[in-house]
Amino acid sequence: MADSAQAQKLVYLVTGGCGFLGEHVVRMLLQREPRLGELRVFDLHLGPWLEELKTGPVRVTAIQGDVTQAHEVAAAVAGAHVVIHTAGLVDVFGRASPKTIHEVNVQGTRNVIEACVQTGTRFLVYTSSMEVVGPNTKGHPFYRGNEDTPYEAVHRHPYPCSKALAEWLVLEANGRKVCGGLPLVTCALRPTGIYGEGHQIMRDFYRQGLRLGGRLFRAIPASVEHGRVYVGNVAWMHVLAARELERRAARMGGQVYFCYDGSPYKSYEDFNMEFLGPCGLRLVGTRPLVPYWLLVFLAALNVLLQWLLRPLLLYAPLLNPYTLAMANTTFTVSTDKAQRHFGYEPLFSWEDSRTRTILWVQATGGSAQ
Ligand SMILES: NC(=O)C1=CN([C@@H]2O[C@H](COP(=O)(O)OP(=O)(O)OC[C@H]3O[C@@H](n4cnc5c(N)ncnc54)[C@H](O)[C@@H]3O)[C@@H](O)[C@H]2O)C=CC1
Ligand SMILES: C[C@H](CCCC(C)(C)O)[C@H]1CC[C@H]2[C@@H]3[C@H](O)CC4=CC(=O)CC[C@]4(C)[C@H]3CC[C@]12C
Repeated sequence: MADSAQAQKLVYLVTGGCGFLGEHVVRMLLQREPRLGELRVFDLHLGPWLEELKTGPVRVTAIQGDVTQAHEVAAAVAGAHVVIHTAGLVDVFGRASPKTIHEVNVQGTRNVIEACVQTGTRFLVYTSSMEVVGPNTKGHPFYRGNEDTPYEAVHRHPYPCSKALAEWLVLEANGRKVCGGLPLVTCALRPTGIYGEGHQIMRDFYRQGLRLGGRLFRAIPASVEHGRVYVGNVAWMHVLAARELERRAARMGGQVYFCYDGSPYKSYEDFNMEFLGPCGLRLVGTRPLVPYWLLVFLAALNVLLQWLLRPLLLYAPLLNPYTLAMANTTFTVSTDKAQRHFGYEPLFSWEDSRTRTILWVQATGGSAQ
């Protein structure tokens, strides 16, 4: 990526490129990265939609692979200029074991870093998560915080623990000499709860509402605020960060950035109703309909049931002590660090993000897609 090569075409690798966020990153790169020459999409499960991308002007290479397998990662990374590492096991419901979460999120990230070092790839953008900060186990609110806001980040759950460790590995790797002697430049992006086209949990809530006769029942006080971010803007921030990492290496290298946009701060349930309301659902109750102690009891009961039923079936409901604590703790971000460091501005307004999400819920919410 030297000056002389203004017109040089670049090879990008997106790990987890067939996931919810990954697909948006892949499509965004194809639309908005003029220097893209080849796009490698690496995922455990390749999506059939990749086929339609192969007919365009950019070479799209689909690679079925596992980030926990170092040799598969090294083969995919070899010759890439930039890696966007979004692959991860997102599980806060107890579907996967803590060991598997650690292997994918931590060892997988270690493999990506080592592959960059071995093969001479210099630019790495990592999809971290707000969860590396909080909410913490004590339920302390994080109110309009930024990357420098002091907060007691204490985790016990395997998912945030794994994301925090992986993020640390990525940031620590900044400056390491890669094959050829030049330094690796890394940064980590921390999305808050992502929403938009492809968001499975949103669809689950929609289907649950349909089953309940068009109603959802408020469980969390409206005063508990969450900061959410539209998937298109998260993808755009990845593309921009990847593009600017070389030019602004001294500023961006080793840095973390929250992913933010103009989405309003609301409770998790009220925010979902921004989309589910126009799709015909109603949130019943201005206050939680069940007392908090009962939710705590049900969450604990779900843990017990999950454990008892494990030999027979996978019981992994949305409600458990961790998700309850998440939903019930204010976590909002207010920052302009990405704007200052690499000129990020959201690509999609709140109105656009909302409309796109509503159209998606309407189109696919009731179907098996
Ligand atoms: N969904 C959210 O609200 C947030 C997600 N994130 C992070 O964003 C990233 C993407 O998350 P989502 O798109 O929501 O999840 P997702 O589950 O839709 O996508 C993850 C992708 O990684 C792939 N993957 C999983 N294990 C793999 C392995 N061993 N080898 C290769 N590929 C593997 C999956 O097949 C999937 O396509 C993750 O790193 C997650 O931690 C961060 C903040 C919020
Ligand atoms: C599923 C939770 C809401 C259920 C509430 C109940 C049980 C009362 O109906 C979700 C509340 C907050 C969500 C998490 C949050 O948005 C941050 C996240 C960041 C990530 O990196 C991954 C996803 C998630 C953990 C997200 C998961 C669902 C919630 C726990």
